[in-house]
Formats: sequence, C-alpha cells, structure tokens
Amino acid sequence: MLTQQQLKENVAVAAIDYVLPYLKPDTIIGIGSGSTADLFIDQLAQFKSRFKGTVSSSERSTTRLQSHGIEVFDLNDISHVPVYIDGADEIDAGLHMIKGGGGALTREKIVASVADQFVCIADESKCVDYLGAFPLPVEIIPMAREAVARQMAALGGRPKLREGFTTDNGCQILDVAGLRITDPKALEARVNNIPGVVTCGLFAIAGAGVALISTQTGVEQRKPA
Ligand SMILES: O=C(CO)[C@H](O)[C@H](O)COP(=O)(O)O
Repeated sequence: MLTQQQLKENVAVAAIDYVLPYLKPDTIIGIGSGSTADLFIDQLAQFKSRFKGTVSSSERSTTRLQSHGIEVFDLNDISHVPVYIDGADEIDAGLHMIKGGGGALTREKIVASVADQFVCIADESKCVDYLGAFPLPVEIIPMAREAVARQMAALGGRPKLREGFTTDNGCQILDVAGLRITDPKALEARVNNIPGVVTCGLFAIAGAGVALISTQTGVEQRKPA
C-alpha cells in the first residue's frame, strides 16, 4: 500500500514525463504551490538546463526553485507560458478544483490564467464527486473581513478566519466550510464578485485541462468529463 507521500512523489515524476516535450531553451514553465508542487520542483531541477526558467505562484515555490538554481521570472516580463503545473485540495470529474489550502490561491489563479494549459497533479485522495467537503479558501482585503464573512454565511457557509496567516499579497483568508457547491462556476463568479474578495479558491470557470492522478496502481491521465 503506497502512502500519500509516495503517491505524491509518483505524480511528480509522471508530471516530468508530461512536461518534457515542452522543455525547450526559450520555454517558461508555470509553477504552482504546495507539497506536490514542491516535489515536482525537485524533479524539474534535474532538467533545468533544458528550459529558460519559470514563473512562480508563491514565495514558497520561488525560494525552492531558486534553491535549485532554476530562474524565476517576473510574470510582467513574460508573454507566453505553455504549461502550468499545480496541485489541488479537491478535484471533480469536470476537473474543477478547490485550491488554496496553502494560501497561494490568488497568485496560482493569475499564473494559471496566462498559461495555455493547466496540468493538475494530485493523489487520488483529492478526487471528489462534488466539491466542498474541503472548506473553500477566500482571500480577502482585511478591512472587508466581517462584511465578506456575512455574505459567505448568507450563501450557506461557515466562514472562519485563518488565524495568524497572511498571504503573499498581504491579505487574509477566510476558510468557508459547509457550502453546497452544485454549480462551481456560478459560485466562483458570485464569490469573486463580493467587494473585498481578492479571489476565491474555486478554479471552475477555468479548470484544469488535464489531471494526472496518482493511484495505488499508477498515475492516470484524466481529461474533463
Ligand atoms: O492550492 C494549493 C496551495 O494554495 C495547493 O495546490 C493545494 O493546497 C494542494 O497542496 P498539496 O500538494 O500540499 O496537497
């Protein structure tokens, strides 16, 4: 029986096989955040001479990339990112996701938005029939905390401030449990439209284009159902 850590390591290796065709001297790779993304970064380091560099979705990933001698570019200086690799907290059959367990959701969404393709790498424990068992992270401007919390409660959620945590953008996170997410795209648009919300951790309007899911019997490549 493989542990969750072994499953994460296996999908990080499989992700390298997936991105190898993209690794050209002028290529910039988009890098997500989290423990699975960390393992991917460690694998990618072996191939650093084959591509130009990366754009990163968090200070954590930037530090890890640079520790391997992989260049991290300012997104403002980059016009083409063929592929973005990142983990997820939950992923459904349509490859809609909840992300932001590590608090990097906004930068993840920004880097993903400029990439041609989002490749989600996850172990099978992240696969769900319906999103929402994992509390939805919502990044907020601090002065709007209570106002946003009331609106999230009105949507049926139970918002809780992530205590002692500040995002890379100097903002706070409300983790919202108990939401019944029947239409992830509609909920993403609705939450993102609340004044004071920077972004929410639903990645449904633009989900993943492909998912590499690590199972006990191997890594499966899945497309949106
Ligand atoms: O969205 C994220 C960070 O903001 C991560 O991708 C998500 O939390 C999954 O993390 P891990 O790979 O550690 O399970």
